Amino acid sequence: MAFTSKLIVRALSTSAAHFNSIKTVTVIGSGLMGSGIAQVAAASGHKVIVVDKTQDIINKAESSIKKSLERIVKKKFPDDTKVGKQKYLTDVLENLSLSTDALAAVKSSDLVIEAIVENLDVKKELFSALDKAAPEKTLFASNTSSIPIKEIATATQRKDRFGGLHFFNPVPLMKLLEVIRIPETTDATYKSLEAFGKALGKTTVQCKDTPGFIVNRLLVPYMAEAIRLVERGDASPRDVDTAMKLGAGYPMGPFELLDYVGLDTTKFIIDGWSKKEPDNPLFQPSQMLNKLVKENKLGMKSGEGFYKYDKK
Ligand SMILES: C[C@H](O)CC(=O)SCCNC(=O)CCNC(=O)[C@H](O)C(C)(C)COP(=O)(O)OP(=O)(O)OC[C@H]1O[C@@H](n2cnc3c(N)ncnc32)[C@H](O)[C@@H]1OP(=O)(O)O
Ligand SMILES: NC(=O)c1ccc[n+]([C@@H]2O[C@H](COP(=O)([O-])OP(=O)(O)OC[C@H]3O[C@@H](n4cnc5c(N)ncnc54)[C@H](O)[C@@H]3O)[C@@H](O)[C@H]2O)c1
Repeated sequence: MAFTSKLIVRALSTSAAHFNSIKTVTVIGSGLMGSGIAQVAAASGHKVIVVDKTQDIINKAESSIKKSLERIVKKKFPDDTKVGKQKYLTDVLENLSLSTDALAAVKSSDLVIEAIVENLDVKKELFSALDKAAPEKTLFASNTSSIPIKEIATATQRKDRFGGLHFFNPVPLMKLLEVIRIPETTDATYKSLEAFGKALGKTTVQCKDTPGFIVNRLLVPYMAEAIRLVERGDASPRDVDTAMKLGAGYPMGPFELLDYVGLDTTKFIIDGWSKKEPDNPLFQPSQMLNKLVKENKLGMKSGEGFYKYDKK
């Protein structure tokens, strides 16, 4: 009897210790979000592999991570000599490696975070392959903005080790992380994902697997309503932005934010929701948004959206 309970206690504490010790992370997708997530995970001492489809894309991600780190060291070491800054940069970059081979990258990972295109079929195809390649212990998380986590998790045999980690753009600066659980997510998995978020320096909030979680459920209809206001000819994007910044104290106006988030990502979100709830007035597709995306005007990342940007 005593022997059995000792075994149980040992098993429980081993699993708790395991679930609280994420040290190696694979981030799949190295765009706006993936590169930011990889950066903050590496900066907080995790060994990170960031994966994308081609070497070219990965190289661009590396250079955007370096640029972001340069901005951070300026603030972190305002009076420091070059030595302190250099050490910080070297330490973070030593924790980061780049790959185009997702299946190899997940082999030694405690946690896989997916940050690829906002498309259910593409995400499921990826997770199905990763599920076969990753060790049993590996936790999976999606950074999806709008797709139900439970639908993505059906591609795997590890729903108990699956959750949502929804970061915000720009990841190095935004302090929030939404941690999402599905009914199958175990407490140990949830706690581990939450502990990982805190280790990254984020404030975590918990939300059920509902459309848009907390922030996007409020933010996306607000941005869509701003587009409708301009579509009706009631005001220009510039004036709406000025109004919301100076009249409501938002750091960016809705059109600046749309361009910052990416118009393709916003369109994927609205389309997905309007397909599920076609009668919901908050989720109506927008002609203006669809036209811009069709013209490949995706916002800051493509050089033009509602506004034009210098391509550096
Ligand atoms: C849709 C998705 O699912 C969910 C989402 O992500 S929704 C989007 C959520 N994000 C937002 O709402 C962002 C709203 N905007 C903001 O909070 C602010 O405009 C901002 C933090 C992005 C930028 O701040 P702002 O003061 O406007 O501009 P800026 O002067 O360029 O930057 C402030 C500082 O941050 C630094 N910074 C900006 N972006 C950075 C980055 N990516 N990496 C590192 N540092 C950065 C700048 O260097 C600057 O540093 P300094 O104070 O030493 O000069
Ligand atoms: N943009 C935002 O503000 C924001 C905020 C929070 C969450 N998200 C979510 O994060 C995810 C990524 O968004 P993003 O803005 O970083 O998009 P992005 O277009 O900037 O980057 C996506 C990256 O994924 C890569 N990719 C696509 N399919 C892949 C695959 N099968 N394997 C490996 N790489 C692949 C692409 O090459 C691209 O580099 C989406 O689910 C989005 O909804 C976006």
